[in-house]
Amino acid sequence: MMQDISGGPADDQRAASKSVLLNTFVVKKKRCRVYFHRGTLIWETERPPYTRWTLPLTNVLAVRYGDDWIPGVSVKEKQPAQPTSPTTVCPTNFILHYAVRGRKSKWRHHSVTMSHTDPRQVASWVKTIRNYLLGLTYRPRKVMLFINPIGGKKKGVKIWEKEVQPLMTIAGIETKMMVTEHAGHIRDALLTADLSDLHAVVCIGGDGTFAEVFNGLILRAAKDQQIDPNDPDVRLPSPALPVGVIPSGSTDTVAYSLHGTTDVQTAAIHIIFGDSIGLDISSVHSNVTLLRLYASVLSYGYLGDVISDSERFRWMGPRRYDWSGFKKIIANKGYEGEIELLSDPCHPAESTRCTKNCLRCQQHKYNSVCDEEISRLVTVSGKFFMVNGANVSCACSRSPMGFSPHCHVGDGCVDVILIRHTSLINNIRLLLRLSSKQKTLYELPFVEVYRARQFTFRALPMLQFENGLNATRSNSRFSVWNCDGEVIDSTNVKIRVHCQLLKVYTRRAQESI
Ligand SMILES: Nc1ncnc2c1ncn2[C@@H]1O[C@H](COP(=O)(O)OP(=O)(O)OP(=O)(O)O)[C@@H](O)[C@H]1O
Repeated sequence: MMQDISGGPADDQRAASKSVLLNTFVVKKKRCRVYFHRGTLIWETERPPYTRWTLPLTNVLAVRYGDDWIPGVSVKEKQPAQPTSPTTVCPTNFILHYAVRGRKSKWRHHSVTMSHTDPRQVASWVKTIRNYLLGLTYRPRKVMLFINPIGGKKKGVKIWEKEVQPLMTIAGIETKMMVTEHAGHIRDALLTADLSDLHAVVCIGGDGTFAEVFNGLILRAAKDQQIDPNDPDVRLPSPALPVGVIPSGSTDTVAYSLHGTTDVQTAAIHIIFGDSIGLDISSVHSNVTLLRLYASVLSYGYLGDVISDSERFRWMGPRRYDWSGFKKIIANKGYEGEIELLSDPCHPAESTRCTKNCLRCQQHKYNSVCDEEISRLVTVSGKFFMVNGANVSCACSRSPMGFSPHCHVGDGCVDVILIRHTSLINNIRLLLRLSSKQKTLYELPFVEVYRARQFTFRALPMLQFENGLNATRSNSRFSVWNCDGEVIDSTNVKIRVHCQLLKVYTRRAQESI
């Protein structure tokens, strides 16, 4: 039984969403009744043992004709890629490519072949399913893809060839690919590239590569709209194109915080699905200069020292962080500074966790209350082991809870985590806590946590004692900022959160990571 209304592509898509199909196909050598109704495909065995599968079409990556053909029967079918040149095909099966969410938030590609003796039936089903998928207009069909060949374990190009390209081909996504040749390549390319016929920008790399993409896109949008990004109080424009991130870096915090895993196939499937969310982006200004935009974390003190030291050991791969981390924890003497922040009424420790369909993020998207009205000004000063502004939880495989597991990706706030300078033992306690799967930093007595809409940091000269008596101030002991894994030398900065400035592809993790 089938309802089929012919017309233009839009009519076809409308008809596909209303279609009801019912037929009997052979699936894995068993006769199955197959239904398609309201965007869901169901197939069940006709005879015992009865088994039933339900597949929402939003989980389908593509439908293709299989390689079983019979001669003499011809079915005229419009191929979507070449609508003007109909080809004659007589296939007797079709392959449905779909994705299933498994353990630990990982999605996997599967396929099922459905066979029927009548090619006209096969063609009708393929046409209806294809039209339904074409109706999911938020799915990207043409993307610009950047690969960082030196990030993480230098496997970016291999990841593209072995894991990402095959899935993109199955899904029929056209890609303009570019392998980066130097730092800053992506950002510079996006400032001038023709983006008019693209649906998305995708990168294969770590947090630094992702940061280049959104820094480039946001600066490009500002340039196009003649907005001065150096103005610290400016409302930055949202880029038109969503971004997909496929992890191949050393920490991959953003991918982990968005998808709940750094699994490459999962990230590619999220892009094909096309579901997106609004991600907060924070700007870092020094006086009237925009230094950088960040999505993960901005960190002064210990992590600043680690990132500036570890660049010299990039040849070690991700292990460079262990080496520099060890050296810098031993050497740490703390850094003096003053933080002034606009504190949100919601305290991170009492907040809900940010998962799929997060209420707090949805509410803040349409929030028109100005920051000053609901926030209060708080000033904290002292000597710190680290000062952090976390834009996302900053979870990664080494730190499953991250700096702030309750941080929200789209609530217009950063979680400010201040870690006081205490003892080496406490610093080690903190690092152990960061690698815990259950415990958070919130409970540690030398950690203070705030949720802020903006904050400033001013480094204070360190007190130095001469002859054990006279105290003088010295500028020699300043740290640097670690901004999404890149060094910022200016110590005095102003950070502002731009609520849901960037659209990123993800369905999010369904439950707390
Ligand atoms: N071809 C290239 N040569 C040198 N540097 C590059 C090249 N392409 C990109 N970069 C720079 O490499 C830096 C590191 O990249 P990325 O952050 O992706 O990897 P990572 O540091 O190993 O991972 P993570 O940030 O997740 O820890 C980025 O700052 C980027 O600007």
